[in-house]
Amino acid sequence: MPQLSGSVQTVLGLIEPQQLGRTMTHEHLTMTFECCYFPPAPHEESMAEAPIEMKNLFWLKQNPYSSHENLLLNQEIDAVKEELLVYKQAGGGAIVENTTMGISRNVATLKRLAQETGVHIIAGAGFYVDITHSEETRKMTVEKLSDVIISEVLHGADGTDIRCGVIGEIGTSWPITDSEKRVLQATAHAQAQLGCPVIIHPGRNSAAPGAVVRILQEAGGDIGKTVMSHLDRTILDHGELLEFAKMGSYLEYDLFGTEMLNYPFNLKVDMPSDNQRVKTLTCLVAEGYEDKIVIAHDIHTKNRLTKYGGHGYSYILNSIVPKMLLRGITQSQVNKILIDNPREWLTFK
Ligand SMILES: CCC(=O)NCCS(=O)(=O)O
Repeated sequence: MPQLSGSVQTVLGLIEPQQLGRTMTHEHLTMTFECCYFPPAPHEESMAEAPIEMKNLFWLKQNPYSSHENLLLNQEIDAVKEELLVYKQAGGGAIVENTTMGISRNVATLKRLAQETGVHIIAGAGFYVDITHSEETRKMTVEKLSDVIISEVLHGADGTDIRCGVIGEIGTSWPITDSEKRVLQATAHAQAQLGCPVIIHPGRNSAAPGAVVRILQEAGGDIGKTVMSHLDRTILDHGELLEFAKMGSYLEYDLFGTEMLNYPFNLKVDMPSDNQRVKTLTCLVAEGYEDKIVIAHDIHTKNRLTKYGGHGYSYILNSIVPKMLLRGITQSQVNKILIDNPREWLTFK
């Protein structure tokens, strides 16, 4: 059994926390997203099967989930490898790869990418949202679910000996389903036993993050070692955000690079621009939350890769960091967000 306490667990084994460097806390390098296919508007039906071409890149940016081809990031391993090399060149050190069961996690590919690029990759254990749960998963007790998660951390995932270094992204919908609630309880039990980091994908409702935290808390989870993802599209009201922040989780803005007119999964949401995201970070820093912020791009579709005219994995390092500095976030606060906070979160207790 590896001695996890005080270390970070990557797909290549345990490392010292200070080896991580700048870390994107929420990315995908290989996965499929067919579970969330969203049919195009009737007059654009043909786009669902259209190949990705120069002339439809803007349409894809607006409708990323309405093209079947766009949802197959797992077909782009060579392009992703090239991008990881660029990320390292730009000063990136590590990436948390949050793909969980249900969206084609492939830890063997993650191991190969880590070996070939030198980027530290931390893989995710556990289960994505309810619609991807198998019948077998739905029938599992909390204890059995917890055993599965613990085994992925201690022994390996996807039938390999490659170990996960974080639980999640654990998927939840809104309202949270019974199966998702059991997975959350199992996550908390596993975290209590392992002292490991957890990351949550909340449902698309401003009440969702708080509801998840309450379930984790009641089941013995460590909220101070838990990241709440996708706050960009989930809590848009400043007062509500500050109320949620008091609950003590890490606050993750992980959709940098996603700017769209209509957010198809919740038309009530106006997806913020990157400038608005930076503004929110500035407010959170001013409110004293610089030790709790983490950021990423959450690349999960092909059009986000530079190969397809997207921003790629280095956009935050190359463009968002200068903007943060321009808006008054200091270099030391940037270092907390990109280096210190991910390191604290990822280190096993
Ligand atoms: C698997 C990637 C993922 O879940 N990304 C979040 C997409 S969204 O819920 O913010 O639309």
